[in-house]
Amino acid sequence: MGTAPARLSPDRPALRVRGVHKTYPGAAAPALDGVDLTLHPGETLAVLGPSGSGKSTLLRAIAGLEPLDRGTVEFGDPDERLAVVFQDPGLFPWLSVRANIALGGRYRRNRDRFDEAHVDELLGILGLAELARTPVQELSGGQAQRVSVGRALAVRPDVLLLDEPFSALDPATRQDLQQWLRGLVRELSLTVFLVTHDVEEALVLGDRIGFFGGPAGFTRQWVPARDGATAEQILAHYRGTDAAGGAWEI
Ligand SMILES: Nc1ncnc2c1ncn2[C@@H]1O[C@H](COP(=O)(O)OP(=O)(O)OP(=O)(O)O)[C@@H](O)[C@H]1O
Repeated sequence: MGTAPARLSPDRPALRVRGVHKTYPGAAAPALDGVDLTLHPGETLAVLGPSGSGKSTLLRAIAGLEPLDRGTVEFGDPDERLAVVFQDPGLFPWLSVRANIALGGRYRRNRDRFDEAHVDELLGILGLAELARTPVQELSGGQAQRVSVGRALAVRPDVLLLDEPFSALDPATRQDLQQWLRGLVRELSLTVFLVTHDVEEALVLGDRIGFFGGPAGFTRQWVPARDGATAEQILAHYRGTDAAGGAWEI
């Protein structure tokens, strides 16, 4: 379909993070202390890990929202576009669904990728066509989060960064949106970095699952399609009872 960018070379990583260090002003210890990561075009990396281990800091570092002390974040293509979705949809309540999605394309450097027909196409993909004129303050949490994803997609991103996008939703809505996102990511060939606290969500969405153990980075990786992975194995890693831990190149 027309919205799929799929412009990234499959031979080059979509994203490469090397030796990233970040200490917040006044903090006694670094939040990130030499983190490495490679993300390939079209894959979804689901990032799990304990609260406070630095997952959101890493996501913001990748998004360019966090100044780094050292290290590099490189993209596979100079034109590569990023879009970010946070837990809070952060919509303009008085604007309609359509206007909120259209904002994503209008006020960025990526005007060249934006057009009105694309917004209409997205409304269809997102299952929001019937709500296009509804002010977003009248939406449910799940509908609002779909609009937030739509606003991100309006810039035709190559890489989508998702920070606990569904954690504020009820379990049934969350499960529906996970399935919906899974289809969407495949349809649009998106490369995805997903931070989540939900092990099932990581298993549903992740081509790879990385466990972010703390400032030094990842301590374990699972590739469910290749090796299989269960919630129990992952929980064992949370509990520190998994023998396979250690510094893990991912
Ligand atoms: N803006 C900030 N200023 C100072 N310290 C911060 C800031 N944001 C995060 N931190 C600290 O950096 C560390 C990593 O936080 P971060 O939010 O990245 O972790 P996280 O793994 O995403 O946590 P959670 O799963 O609870 O969202 C924590 O010790 C946190 O207190």
